[in-house]
Amino acid sequence: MHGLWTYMFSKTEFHVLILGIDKAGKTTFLEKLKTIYSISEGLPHDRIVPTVGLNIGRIEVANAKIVFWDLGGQPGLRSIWEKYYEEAHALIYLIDAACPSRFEDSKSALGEFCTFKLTSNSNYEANVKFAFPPEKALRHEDLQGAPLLILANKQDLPNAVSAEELDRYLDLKKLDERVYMFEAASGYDGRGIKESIEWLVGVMERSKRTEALRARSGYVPVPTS
Ligand SMILES: Nc1nc2c(ncn2[C@@H]2O[C@H](COP(=O)(O)OP(=O)(O)OP(=O)(O)O)[C@@H](O)[C@H]2O)c(=O)[nH]1
Ligand SMILES: [Mg+2]
Repeated sequence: MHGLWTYMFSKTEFHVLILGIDKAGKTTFLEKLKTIYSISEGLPHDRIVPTVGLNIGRIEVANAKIVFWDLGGQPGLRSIWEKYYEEAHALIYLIDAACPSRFEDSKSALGEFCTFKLTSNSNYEANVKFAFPPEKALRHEDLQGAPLLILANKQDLPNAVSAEELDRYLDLKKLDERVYMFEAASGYDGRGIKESIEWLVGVMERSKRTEALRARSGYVPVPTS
């Protein structure tokens, strides 16, 4: 009886990794999420500093609890990202849409999702990087099947490019096995955030990766009949 009660009324917990290069706006976005979805206000923009460790944010939406992990995007900190891949149900990748001079860096950091773990031999790693363009790189085993939400962030700035333009630039069309979406957003005025979270919850609930993570954690659904 207790098992049935827990199954019917407990909310599923999802872990969502927020990545992107430094200054993409990840922490500002996380604080805005808190303001929108929880009773406590997130930090104001002027109190947010570059991230060195890990920021955690928790929200509840409909039948889901989401724990967000926001990591630092400075080049020297990106090697930490991989430690969080295995446990993540989905990824949000933020790009500063108003800063085209850093699109290339954003694109290659997205591609590097794959390359860290393939080998510890640096020569071989260089070959692998060459052989796997970013769209293949995202298929790295630790992130297999993880839904990907790419945000064209900072849309409140007049020179920000649209989500469609960013989509064309990154050219991830070949990622047909992975569920992904581009969305225009702003961590300042909050546009695109509700649509993004709604989409994420839907895809995470249906994803095979969620099933696999549940099975690994020993979660056994209680039969209802
Ligand atoms: N106009 C505008 N500025 C933003 C937005 N989001 C963040 N910023 C600004 O961009 C700068 C970087 O924001 P952060 O949230 O610290 O960026 P981050 O991606 O967490 O950076 P790291 O922690 O270094 O990886 C700050 O000056 C923010 O105020 C946004 O949506 N619009
Ligand atoms: Mg940060």
